[in-house]
Amino acid sequence: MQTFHIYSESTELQSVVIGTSRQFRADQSYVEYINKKQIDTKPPTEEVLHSELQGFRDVLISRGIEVFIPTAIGSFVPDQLTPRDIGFIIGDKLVISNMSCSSRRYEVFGILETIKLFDLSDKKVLIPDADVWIEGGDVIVDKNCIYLGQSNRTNKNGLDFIRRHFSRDFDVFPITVNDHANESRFLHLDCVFNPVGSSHALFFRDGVIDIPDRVLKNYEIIEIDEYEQAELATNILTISSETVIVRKSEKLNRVNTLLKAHYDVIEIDFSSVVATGGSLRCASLPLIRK
Ligand SMILES: NC(=[NH2+])NCCC[C@H](N)C(=O)O
Repeated sequence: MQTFHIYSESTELQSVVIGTSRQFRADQSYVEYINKKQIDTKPPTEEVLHSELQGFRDVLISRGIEVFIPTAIGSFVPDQLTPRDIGFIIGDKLVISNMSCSSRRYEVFGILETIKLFDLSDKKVLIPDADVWIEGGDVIVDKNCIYLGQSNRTNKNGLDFIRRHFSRDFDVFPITVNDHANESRFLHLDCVFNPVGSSHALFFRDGVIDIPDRVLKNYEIIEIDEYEQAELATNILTISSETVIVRKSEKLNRVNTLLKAHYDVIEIDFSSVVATGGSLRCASLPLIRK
């Protein structure tokens, strides 16, 4: 039986859940508008989402990574594209998220069959109390640290929870996401900051209120601008210390070219998923990294 294992954002990815487009907005009456991108953009079709997610899956499989797809739960869950948020692994523990948006609250049912394939003994699954909000997009585990976004989706109780359970093994750093206009423009920490490969991090400085010294010490920063942030430029997926998967888009040419100077960069089409507010990191929930 396999054990969850996540201590890094960049060591070799071995097992991952990715999003599914099945039943995407199948019943309009359940659609909830929960982020700015989604409000401003015409919703993509299930077909084009499916083809992008297939492309993502094919790349992962071609690299020898085990890929799980959530089961479609029912039309009352309108969007299962971004499993990153519904739970997350720290060390050998799975934390099941309390989702702040009601339309996402039952999304985790789609991965229960996958979870049951793993060793859950000795309290490896943590279920926070109802007033504890943490979504996986706000959780970054890397280089003995946990960076925890404080956002509309992850609250102070979430920070206390992470400190209580994990500060013995990790240094925990809160990073406040700058949502001054309260318009859910920067949904999660990973929409403004994300480590890339072994030694860099993509970072939109105006997206946070404060930045821990440890971030500046641990990473060579690649700054991104407001326009690139809106294209979710930070939201890439590192699959090994040398290899990253990014979105192919003219709008991201500058960033992708910078990344190519340091890493093996795999570019895939993902613009439709981005139109719903998430990109490659959001669309993936790593279960095991070497
Ligand atoms: N980790 C992330 N940044 N996730 C993005 C989630 C997008 C999703 N549609 C939502 O608004 O909840």
